[in-house]
Amino acid sequence: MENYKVVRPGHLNHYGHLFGGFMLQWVDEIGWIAASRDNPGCRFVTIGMDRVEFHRGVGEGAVLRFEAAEARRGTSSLTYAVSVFADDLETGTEQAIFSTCITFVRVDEDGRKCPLPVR
Ligand SMILES: CCCCCCCCCCCCCCCC(=O)SCCNC(=O)CCNC(=O)[C@H](O)C(C)(C)COP(=O)(O)OP(=O)(O)OC[C@H]1O[C@@H](n2cnc3c(N)ncnc32)[C@H](O)[C@@H]1OP(=O)(O)O
Repeated sequence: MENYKVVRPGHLNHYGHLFGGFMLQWVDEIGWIAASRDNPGCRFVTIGMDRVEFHRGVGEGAVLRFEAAEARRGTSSLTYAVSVFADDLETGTEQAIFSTCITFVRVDEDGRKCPLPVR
């Protein structure tokens, strides 16, 4: 699944770069949407995110493209690989800026883990 965000002034830290907390929120949301769309009727909660490293700052006005794809399917959990790219609208090129894997667990209405549907 693909999704886009524009980095707005309210997303910046006091150095003028994208605050990493927003990146993590977007990765969580987009991974969750991908998992929920791929598994209709399932209720997912986030259990963990893999290594988080910020190697490139992102400035105001950047257009971010998010790619989320299932990477692993367990008994009650599934993991999505999420990659983020910054588009340069002037040149039409993009640069990889962030990636991680995020795991969700299917839960029932009482919040207890339950098995994923068989595919
Ligand atoms: C929510 C709906 C909102 C709807 C409205 C719209 C909102 C639109 C915006 C959406 C935005 C995004 C939404 C995100 C969803 C939250 O943000 S949810 C909030 C944060 N998460 C939580 O509160 C979950 C709290 N955790 C728990 O309740 C319990 O840990 C759970 C999830 C029920 C799991 O129970 P448990 O007994 O701890 O289970 P356990 O056997 O240890 O592990 C279960 C599975 O997880 C795996 N696992 C355990 N630890 C890890 C780990 N560190 N890493 C990877 N896998 C792990 C295990 O291997 C196992 O996998 P399987 O072998 O079954 O496949």
